[in-house]
Amino acid sequence: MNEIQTLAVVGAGTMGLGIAQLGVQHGLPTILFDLSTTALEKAQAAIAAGLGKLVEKNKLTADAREAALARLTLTTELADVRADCIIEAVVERLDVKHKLFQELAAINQPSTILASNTSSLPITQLAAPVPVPERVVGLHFFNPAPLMALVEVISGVATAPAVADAVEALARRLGKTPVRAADAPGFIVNRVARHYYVESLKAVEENVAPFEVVDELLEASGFKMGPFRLMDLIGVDTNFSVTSAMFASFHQDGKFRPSRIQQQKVDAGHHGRKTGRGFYTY
Ligand SMILES: NC(=O)c1ccc[n+]([C@@H]2O[C@H](COP(=O)([O-])OP(=O)(O)OC[C@H]3O[C@@H](n4cnc5c(N)ncnc54)[C@H](O)[C@@H]3O)[C@@H](O)[C@H]2O)c1
Repeated sequence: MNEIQTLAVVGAGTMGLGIAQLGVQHGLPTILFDLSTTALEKAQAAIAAGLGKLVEKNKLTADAREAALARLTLTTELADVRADCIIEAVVERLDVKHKLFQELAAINQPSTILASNTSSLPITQLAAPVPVPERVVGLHFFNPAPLMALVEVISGVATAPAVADAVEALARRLGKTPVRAADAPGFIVNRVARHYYVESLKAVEENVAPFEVVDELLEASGFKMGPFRLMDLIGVDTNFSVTSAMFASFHQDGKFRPSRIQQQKVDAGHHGRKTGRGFYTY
């Protein structure tokens, strides 16, 4: 399989904008698509600021920043989304991702790789209804994407080995450390880390301690971010969707039961930093 020369990212939210920044920063012409023009405007500003920080830290020249920004194309037209590799970072819903991959398959070459940044949805299920399911693969970045080194590469039952190899090579080109993970619910990191959130929410629900205290104690014990501060960074809605998907995948195993407190935050629109309010106010 040929090296990936062009990239498209679908979904310009928390993760999509960071992945698009990585693409342009590392020399790939990158199309960034979202349904919302507001999301695209915010993403463009965030990418410009992210690259600006690298210039301040002498990790990028001002000219390289300009060249990177020139490689970015923003669009709300799905018909524009054609590339060697398309990474989707839209809401964590199987129906939405299925529809999107089917639409993208219809306007791209059969060789176009369709990669998903899903945190929890099985790649095998995601690929099943997509024409040429061999080209569907998991490529799971961590938040914030420009900074976190790890990327999980997940093959579903249908994924062609050459496709997994190609996205692993892409991850390296983007400066990341790819790790192969089996197609099991939550892959590696989210399966282990889920309890950091679920157990902390349970402690708060049972009045063991207020959420701020849980954060303070876990940060004092060595974690970089307490679970509630981290959920606000991730997106309370996204974190809730991932827990719900894992609860379903593990056949309602109580270990993964979503929390009522978190459900209420989602219902109230308190989705964390991106909406200005989550567990904390920003
Ligand atoms: N937030 C995290 O920390 C994190 C980390 C790793 C992986 N993920 C995964 O990345 C994906 C995106 O999560 P996020 O937190 O960036 O979400 P987000 O809510 O911040 O952004 C999603 C974006 O997708 C857009 N969108 C929704 N449906 C769309 C569609 N059909 N076509 C095009 N755009 C659409 C929305 O307008 C929004 O801008 C999810 O699968 C999530 O599980 C999230």
